[in-house]
Amino acid sequence: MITFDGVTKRYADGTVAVDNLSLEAASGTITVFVGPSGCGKTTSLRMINRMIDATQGRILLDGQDVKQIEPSTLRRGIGYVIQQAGLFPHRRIVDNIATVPYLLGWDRKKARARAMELLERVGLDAKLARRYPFQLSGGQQQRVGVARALAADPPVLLMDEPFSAVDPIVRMSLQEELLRLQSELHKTIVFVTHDIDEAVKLGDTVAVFRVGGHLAQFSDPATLLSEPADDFVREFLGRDRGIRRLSFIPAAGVELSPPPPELVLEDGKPVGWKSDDGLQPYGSFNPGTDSLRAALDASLLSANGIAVAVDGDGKVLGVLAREALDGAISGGPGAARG
Ligand SMILES: Nc1ncnc2c1ncn2[C@@H]1O[C@H](COP(=O)(O)OP(=O)(O)OP(=O)(O)O)[C@@H](O)[C@H]1O
Repeated sequence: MITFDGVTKRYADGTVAVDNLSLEAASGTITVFVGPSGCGKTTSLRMINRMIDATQGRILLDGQDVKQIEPSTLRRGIGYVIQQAGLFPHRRIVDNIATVPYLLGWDRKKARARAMELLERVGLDAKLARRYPFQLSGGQQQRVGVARALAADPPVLLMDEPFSAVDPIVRMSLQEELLRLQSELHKTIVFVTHDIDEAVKLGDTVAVFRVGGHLAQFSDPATLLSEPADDFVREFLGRDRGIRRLSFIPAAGVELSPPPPELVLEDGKPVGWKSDDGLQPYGSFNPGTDSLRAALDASLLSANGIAVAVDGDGKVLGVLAREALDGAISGGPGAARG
């Protein structure tokens, strides 16, 4: 657990970058710091590994004040990933990943074996190991940056806008990859971004900062979207937060009706809605795994507005009438369990 206890950072020129920050980043979870440019996210992150020292207050790592820990010892237990990966240009990928193990005095063979294992873990081909950073795409370099931060298996990972220099498609796959890695590794991750969509996608908990280094809200993404603390947070979240909130409510438990005869099936799988003009399109969702947002999307894609529920094999389970969907969304009759 990382605890900020009344932490303030005042730079030499008098700028207050972080103002009396108190929060707890729980172990084994992703805590996201999000907010507009200049609101103190990076300063807060760097105070954890003492690249910057706090002016006032304390930061505790599992109960121990980081100021009591020698910076090099502290950083050995903290992986650090930055924008554009920050790889060493003249070192091969395998040696970039093995940087910290080399520093820790591991023998070269063991360090390289660890690097190769991590290369695979972050979804990269082993043959990239011999290349230099300039021979990799931006997304690949970013994965190497994550592998390098994980090399000595630190319990804590600090990530400062790690995915902001890549295009939106690559960014999405890096986000998925991080969530997959985290489900295996359970690190304590603090992740800085200015992108609220990235924050609600990745964060178990989200800290929204406002300029001046003030914490505007600290909550889980669903609460953030449904109950923004004030106008600043509401505006920062953007317009479609009502729909985005539905992503966090499982569709499990919505009230399904039996499939009507107009739904044409083949081998138990839906193919379309019968009509005088031939088959009409349908939208489907899986109540076992999908959210209410997927159910709403399925309803909007169906010619008649009725979403079709299917199981993992694509076989029909029933249909979700508009009234039942409305009820689930508003939390009324037929509300999904969440
Ligand atoms: N070394 C410094 N000396 C003086 N002021 C600084 C210094 N570093 C940062 N600041 C100021 O502190 C404030 C917070 O900066 P910080 O980099 O922590 O913000 P940020 O939220 O990470 O911003 P961005 O999203 O643009 O990276 C800003 O006003 C910035 O100009």
